This record gives sequence, structure tokens and C-alpha cells, in this order.
Amino acid sequence: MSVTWDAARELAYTTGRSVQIPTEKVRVDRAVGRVAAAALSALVPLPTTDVSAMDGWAVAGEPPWTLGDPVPMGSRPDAEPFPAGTARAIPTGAAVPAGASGVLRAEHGRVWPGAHGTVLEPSDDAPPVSGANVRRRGDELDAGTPLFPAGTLLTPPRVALAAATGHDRLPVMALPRVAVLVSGDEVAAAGEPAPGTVRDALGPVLPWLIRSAGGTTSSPAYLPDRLDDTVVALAAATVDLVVVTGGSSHGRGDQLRHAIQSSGGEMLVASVQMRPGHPVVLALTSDRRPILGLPGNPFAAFAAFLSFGVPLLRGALGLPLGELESVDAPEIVAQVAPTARGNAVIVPVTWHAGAARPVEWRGSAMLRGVAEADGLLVVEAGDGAPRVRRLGLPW
Ligand SMILES: Nc1nc2c(c(=O)[nH]1)N[C@H]1C(S)=C(S)[C@@H](COP(=O)(O)OP(=O)(O)OC[C@H]3O[C@@H](n4cnc5c(N)ncnc54)[C@H](O)[C@@H]3O)O[C@H]1N2
Ligand code: MOO
Repeated sequence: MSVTWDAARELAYTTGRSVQIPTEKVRVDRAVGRVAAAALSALVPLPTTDVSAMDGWAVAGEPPWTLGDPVPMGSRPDAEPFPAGTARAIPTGAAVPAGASGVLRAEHGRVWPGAHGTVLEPSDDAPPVSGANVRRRGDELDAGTPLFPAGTLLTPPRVALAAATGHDRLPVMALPRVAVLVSGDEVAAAGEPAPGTVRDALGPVLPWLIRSAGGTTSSPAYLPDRLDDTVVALAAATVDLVVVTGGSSHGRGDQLRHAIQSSGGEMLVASVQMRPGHPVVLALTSDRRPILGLPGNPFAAFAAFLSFGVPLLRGALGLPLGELESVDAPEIVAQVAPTARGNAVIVPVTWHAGAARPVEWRGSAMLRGVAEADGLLVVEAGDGAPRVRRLGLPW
């Protein structure tokens, strides 16, 4: 049941899609990074009325004009009558008074004291003022214009747009709740690891990785390499998704596969044609909650989470899986090809003047390489045409 990297990714995504995530409403100032749970449309036109596009004077009728009071920012367009032959200083963005013929820019007018007040005239090089420098009501959009469909990632500009059209609260997908179980009798939660133990390198960072992929989680729970404990922990994780580290392989102490099977779960992916990370597990609990089993080797765990954990969460949130950017890296293909044996190889690289260079220390049990890297490449260098894609990093 070993599947290709792309097939496993697709399956992780569709498994995520099957998760029922509720929706909620959040204040706009909490909405960035969330996913719209419903289509949103504009509540008001933008601009809401004709507004000045420049600092200058709103003018009525033909020049010369007599200056009246300045237009205050925030005033309504019909606040005061605006007779022909008059002008009022107006700031950028203020409502153009009803009856104005246009806005004369500040640099295109001359003022001087006249017998009945200050007089304004266009300077000799001023372009025609009729209809000029006014952003019309609804120029950008009308009330009711669709802003974005359900399933849209709410980026800062999208939330800004929703706020600009009057939304105070936005319907969003709730954050998928993820439980993190860190397994291994040898894994120490804190301090300097004694010989024979390893310090947990994954528990401290998985919550951040999960949050950056759109989920929510609390502190990891530590799990001994015991079947009954693993079964109980999987059953007790009343969340939307479970991520388990370690114990995903077929060794004597590796309990995850046994625990899934003995508790009536279903294996979806038992191994992936990738290096590192091939013992990754994708499964469902008996009540259909997805389980992602990450290999214990730390670089393998990073590779597997970014390859499948992110698609799982994107699916749950209703986001598209997304395409990975293809890159041209013939030297890396040449290096990887002799040992790839049909596997997708995850290569940590640094970028130098547009070219990727593999880092050292990239063994699956290591962290130095991935810590130094500023990119991860998915390299397929088998019999077919070689392909290199960039795996998005959330940091
Ligand atoms: N006979 C075979 N042995 C192994 C195979 C195989 O195919 N046949 N695959 C190897 C590969 S590849 C990997 S990756 C690992 C995966 O093993 P598990 O997921 O079962 O993980 P463990 O055995 O529990 O641990 C492996 C390794 O990682 C260390 N570890 C575990 N958790 C953590 C943690 N939270 N922080 C830091 N380090 C951790 C653990 O101490 C082990 O050294 O299996 C290979 N073996
Ligand atoms: O998942 Mo393993 O990393 O290939 O060592």
C-alpha cells in the first residue's frame, strides 16, 4: 500500500475535505488568516458618495468663485447649499457637496482678497475643472457586489475590503482542532537528554506548524510505546484531527498501526514513496477522524507534516490544495537521481542567486540541514522526466 507522494498528498487533502468543520462569526479584526465560510458581498457602494480625489476646492458654476467655508472631513454631501459662483476648500476623500461641478486641485488655483470675500480662479495651466478630480459613488463597487466566495482565505487586503464596505463580523470556518501525541519511551519532554534518550524536538514546534496551517491545538500529550495507551489516547482525542509523532514504522515498539487496526480504524496510506518520511501513516479512527502519523525521525517528521499535514488542514478548511511551484534545478536532480529509486526526495536547500544548493546534514534523523535551509524541494528523478517542485514553508 505504498503510494506516490502526489497520491498521498491528494488523499490527505480529500480526507481533510471529509472533516465537518463548523462555522462561526468573528470580528473583522480577528479575521485575517481565517477562511470565509460564506460568500460575502458589499454592504454599501464604494465610494459611498462622490468624494474628492485631491486636496483643492470644490467649485460650483463658472469661475471666478467666492470662497465659502471649507468642507469638513466626514460631512454629508447635502449638509449645506452650494450655490453657483462659490467654492469651498476640500480635502482628499471628503464628500463633494451636492451641486459641485468638479474639484480644482490645490496647485491649480490662485486666491486673492476681493471686495466680497476671497476670490478663487484657475491658474493659467489648470486643466478643465468640470467633473475633474471626483471619485464617483460606486466607482469601485456597488452595494451587493460579490466580494469573495466561501472558501476564500481572508488575506489582509480581503479583510480590509470587507471592513471598507461595512462588515463588522465575518462568517469563517472554525479552526480545526488538532491533538498532538508525541510517542516514544525514549523521548524526554524537557532538559538535556541522557544517553539513550532523545529530547522531544517535535512537540515544541508542531503546535506552531498546525496553527500556521490554519488549525488550533493545545500542548502535546506524551505517549509511551504501549498498545493499550495508544488505543486509549486515540479514543480520548475528541478533536477533528490527530497528529502522532513516532511509532509509525513497523518496529517492535511501534504501536500506531496496531492501535489503529485493533480499535477499528481504517488505514488509508501505510507508506509513501518518499525519502525521508516513507513510514508516514494516514488513517481514520473508527469514528472517521483523520490520524496523521509522522515518522519519529525529526527531519522526516517535518517533511511529512509539510507534505500531508498542511493539505489535510487545507482540505478541512475548504481551501484549495494549491499547486506547487516548479523549479529548474538540474544539479540537484543529478545528485539525487542515483539513489532516488522511484521516491520523491525531500531536499533541504539554500538559495543563492536564484539557484538552489543542497545543505549538509540532511539525514532523516537530523535537524541541522533543515534548520539551515531556506527551502525544501520535492525532487522526482526516476525513469520519467525529472521534476522539481518547491514545498511551501510557513516560516
Ligand atoms: N526495519 C525498519 N526500520 C526502520 C524503517 C524501515 O522501513 N524498516 N524505517 C526507518 C525510517 S525511514 C524512519 S523515519 C523511522 C520511523 O520510525 P517511527 O516513526 O516508528 O519512529 P520511532 O521509531 O519512534 O523513532 C525514530 C527515531 O526518531 C526519534 N524520535 C522519535 N520521536 C522523536 C521526537 N519527538 N523528537 C526527537 N526525536 C524523536 C527516535 O528516538 C528514533 O531515533 O524508522 C526507521 N526504521
Ligand atoms: O522516514 Mo525515514 O526518514 O525515510 O528515515
